[in-house]
Amino acid sequence: IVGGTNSSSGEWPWQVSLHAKLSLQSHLCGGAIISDQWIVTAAHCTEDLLVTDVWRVYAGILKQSEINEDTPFFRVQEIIVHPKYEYSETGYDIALMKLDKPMNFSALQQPICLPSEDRMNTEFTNCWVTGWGYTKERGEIQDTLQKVRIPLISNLECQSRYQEHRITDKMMCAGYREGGRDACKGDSGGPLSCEHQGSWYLVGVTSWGEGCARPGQPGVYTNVTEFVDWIHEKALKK
Ligand SMILES: Cc1c(O)cccc1C(=O)Nc1cccc2ccc(C(=N)N)cc12
Repeated sequence: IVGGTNSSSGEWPWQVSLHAKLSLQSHLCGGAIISDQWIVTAAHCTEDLLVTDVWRVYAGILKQSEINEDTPFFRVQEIIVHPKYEYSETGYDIALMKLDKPMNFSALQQPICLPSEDRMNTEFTNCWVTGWGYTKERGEIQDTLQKVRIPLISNLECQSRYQEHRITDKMMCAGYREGGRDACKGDSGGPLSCEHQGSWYLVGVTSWGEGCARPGQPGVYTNVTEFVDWIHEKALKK
């Protein structure tokens, strides 16, 4: 997260840190808890790592330094990548991870609501992006979970900022014209969370952008509203 501030414990209890343990272990991506056994993340986080047993899901943490060999984590039983995903910039950048066992909810770990299909994103005016990602383009993974408030922008404006891309209805954008505040590498897969009438909704999944926090280059997110049916079909109705 570029231009953000430290979160406090329990502020984003649906945020998880996805680690892959190969020879070394490290934070690779964010994710969001949507039920006691399912995480939503970005498809680009899982490519090259579709073998489930390298993944470790850490919930209820604020700092990466809380993680050591004694810190409890969830294993991943199943990864479902959207069948139309090819790469972030062409969309469908969404994946589901099924935990090996249901988690107990607490003040520090609990699900975020999925948006209802009829709500238009433009209604959301209190949206935040969170993650342990880079704070600048040539950055590094942060210790404390960062947060930054970012306004949603119309797909029309977003398309005008990305003339060499096709910004589809299954994507959504958020950013400041002057730049300076944005998601970045390492935040991928994490939530764009919007508060509406006292509840929080998973409106976007951090997907891509040209650099990070550059003027006139907004962040591009998977438009979760367009995938609520798919999520229910694959995860929640079983
Ligand atoms: C290619 C690259 C790096 O190597 C390092 C940092 C950023 C980038 C980059 O261009 N964009 C990105 C690469 C990977 C994930 C990203 C997630 C969000 C954003 C965003 N601006 N909302 C940009 C990303």
